[in-house]
Amino acid sequence: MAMKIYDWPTGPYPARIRIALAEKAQRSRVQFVSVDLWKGEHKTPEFLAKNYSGTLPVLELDDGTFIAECTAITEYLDALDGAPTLTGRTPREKGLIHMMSKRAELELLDAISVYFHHATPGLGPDVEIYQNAEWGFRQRDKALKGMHYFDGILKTQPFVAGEVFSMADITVIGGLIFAGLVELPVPAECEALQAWYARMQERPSVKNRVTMSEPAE
Ligand SMILES: N[C@@H](CCC(=O)N[C@@H](CS(=O)(=O)O)C(=O)NCC(=O)O)C(=O)O
Repeated sequence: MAMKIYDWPTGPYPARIRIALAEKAQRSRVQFVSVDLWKGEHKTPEFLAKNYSGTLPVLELDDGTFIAECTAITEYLDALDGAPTLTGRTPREKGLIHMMSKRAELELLDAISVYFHHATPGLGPDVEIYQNAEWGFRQRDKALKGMHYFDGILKTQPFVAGEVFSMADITVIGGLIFAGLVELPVPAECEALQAWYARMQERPSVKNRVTMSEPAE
């Protein structure tokens, strides 16, 4: 039996796992189950029993174990074949990749998510039961600063955590996918970030992330 991924095809956080799965050539090992965020299906008691936090994606293992949180899911998938390629091979690599991925969440992806949920209609009034637009706009400004930070990093190295592609790149990609969805453009002066993102979008794992869960012909 395959593992299950509860997700939403166009979601930015789900994109992180779709990209990781493709990078690890594990697409055939999972069955995708769509959970409709726009209808609040991720907030039903049935789904909350899978993930207390009521967010997507969630990985369900063959033995019924649920793993939520993109970083945790990526670490699990990367370790499955005993040859980690996304989360670091040495203690130093693991530390740097985890730091830069977490920084991408704090300074970019999570900040844009807060802007989406608090300072835009988000998933709609039935799902967004509490909104604080001031906080949302403050997080949008934080995300723009984060874009400049990552632009500076990518002026000095080819990937977010150093010399090779890693989970940290995937997290920044998630942030820029979300930025696109909320029409928050990467500032024109962030040329290194824009050039890196153009390179990332050429990766098949990134290019095919939405269609990878469509039924095979
Ligand atoms: N920290 C979580 C965050 C996941 C998350 O926020 N997922 C979004 C899905 S998407 O916005 O990327 O499509 C969600 O479930 N949002 C629903 C909600 O916040 O109500 C993770 O890393 O997995």
